[in-house]
Parts: sequence; C-alpha cells; structure tokens
Amino acid sequence: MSVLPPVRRDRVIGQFPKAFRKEAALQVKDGFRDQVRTACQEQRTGTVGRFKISKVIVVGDLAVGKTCLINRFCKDAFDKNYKATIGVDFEMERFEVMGVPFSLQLWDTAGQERFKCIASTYYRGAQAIIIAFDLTDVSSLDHTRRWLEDALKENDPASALLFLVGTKKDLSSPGQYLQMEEDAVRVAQEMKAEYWAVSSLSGDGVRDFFFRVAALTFEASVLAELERSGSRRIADVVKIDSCSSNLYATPKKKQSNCCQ
Ligand SMILES: Nc1nc2c(ncn2[C@@H]2O[C@H](COP(=O)(O)OP(=O)(O)OP(=O)(O)O)[C@@H](O)[C@H]2O)c(=O)[nH]1
Ligand SMILES: [Mg+2]
Repeated sequence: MSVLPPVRRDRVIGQFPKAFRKEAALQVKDGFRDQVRTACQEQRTGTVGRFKISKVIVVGDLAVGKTCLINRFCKDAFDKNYKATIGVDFEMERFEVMGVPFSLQLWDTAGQERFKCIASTYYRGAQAIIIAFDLTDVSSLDHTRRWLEDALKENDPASALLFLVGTKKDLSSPGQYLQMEEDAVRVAQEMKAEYWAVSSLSGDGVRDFFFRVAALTFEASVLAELERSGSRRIADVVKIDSCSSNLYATPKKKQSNCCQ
C-alpha cells in the first residue's frame, strides 16, 4: 500500500518539454529517447520511480532570486521582501513522468558569502545544478562561472546537468533583455549549460523551466539505471563464463567451490 498521496495533476509530464533556446540547450530533440520510453512502458526503470530521489541544487549570487524561483514553482507564491537564505533550505517536488513517479529535492542555497561555507557542504551528489543570475545585473552573470566551479568541486562534471537561469525578466526592458540574453547564451554554451530566462514575480517561464529540469534529470537517471543493470547482466555473464571455463581448467576437487 502506498503511503504517498497521488502526484498532483499539474506535475504530470507526458510530453518532452521544449528547450528555451535551441542554441543553448542540453537536448534539442522533440521527445524522450526510445530506450527510456520503452523502459517506462515495460516498468524497467529500476530504482527510478521507487526509492530514488534526485537532488537539484540552486546556486548564485545573493538576492538574484533563487528562493523566489523555488517558491514560485513549489508554492505558487512570491515575496517582494528580501529575506536572505541562511545556509540551505529544501523543497520536495513529486512528478510523474511517462507514468513513472519521480521526485526532485530542490536545494535552495545561500548566496551571501558568510553563509557560503555552510551551503557548499550540501552541494554534493547533485544530479542537476541550477546557476541563477539576475538579468538586470551583469556582474551576477560574470560570477556564475565561479559558482559553477565551486559546485563542480563537489560533483561529477561528467554527469551533472547544468542550467543557467536568468531571473527577474519582468524588470528588464526588451532591449536590455536581448543584450543580456546574447551574453548569457554565450556563457551557457561555454559551460555546456542550458539557458533559461524567467520571472518569479509574474511566473513567466518558471513551470516550463522546472518541467524541463525534471524531464532531463529523469531521462538521465533512467539511462544511468539501464546502463547499470546492463553492466550487471554483462558482469553475471562474465562470471558464469569464467566459472564454466574454470570447470575445465580447475582440478576436479576444486570444482565444487566454483560459483559459490
Ligand atoms: N521583480 C522581481 N523581483 C524578484 C524576482 N525574483 C526575486 N525578486 C526579488 O529579489 C529579492 C531577492 O530574492 P531572493 O529569492 O530572496 O534571492 P536569493 O537569491 O534567494 O538570495 P540569497 O538567499 O541571499 O542568496 C527579493 O526582494 C525578491 O522579491 C523576480 O522575478 N522579479
Ligand atoms: Mg534565498
């Protein structure tokens, strides 16, 4: 019997969500990969959908809007007053992707220098790293490289998915925005991150952004699971094979110990 309530209807992901800008996207294809789709249909997603919870960390300068971004998505709330995050905070979000339950743990970290050493102890084990900057403050974009460097010290650069998200879109004029987007797309390409621009005040882009984070993290988790179970199967074959060859090579009295 499941103790968890069903996943909210507005957290059900059936279609692969689109990227924000094709030129700075982690994936440009329109749908989930065939092997992931088939694994979901055949319920072969292993720990994904059962116990696995994927960790996502949100980093970036102080007051760029990390807490507001998470609160807009998780609570559909916005607070115009700034309250610095002290250390870290987290929210759980449950999704259903192609019929498979999938949970994200969203870690909101402090941008203030004095809380950074506490916050950075929570960076480890992230499947996705969201680096936030303020679209009206170019220095916050410049600092994203440093934030990424710090986050990657605690994570595997080969497997963590990176997102560069510009916040407070409502505050920039179209002209300012276009200039900033050009710079941000370039930074995202250098980092191999996916670029997004959102407004937590209006909600513009927030849901699409987190759906994309969830879908890409889900897909990467299922692929990793398939790879693990595939290599487990190969290891079993190798074990059986080496045991059977031992049967020929090993003197008779040792044969009974084989494969025990
Ligand atoms: N207009 C506008 N203001 C925003 C937006 N997002 C955040 N803010 C404001 O920016 C300020 C800082 O937001 P926070 O979310 O607390 O910033 P933070 O990045 O979590 O800051 P730290 O916890 O110190 O690292 C607050 O006053 C928010 O109301 C947005 O999309 N639009
Ligand atoms: Mg905060």
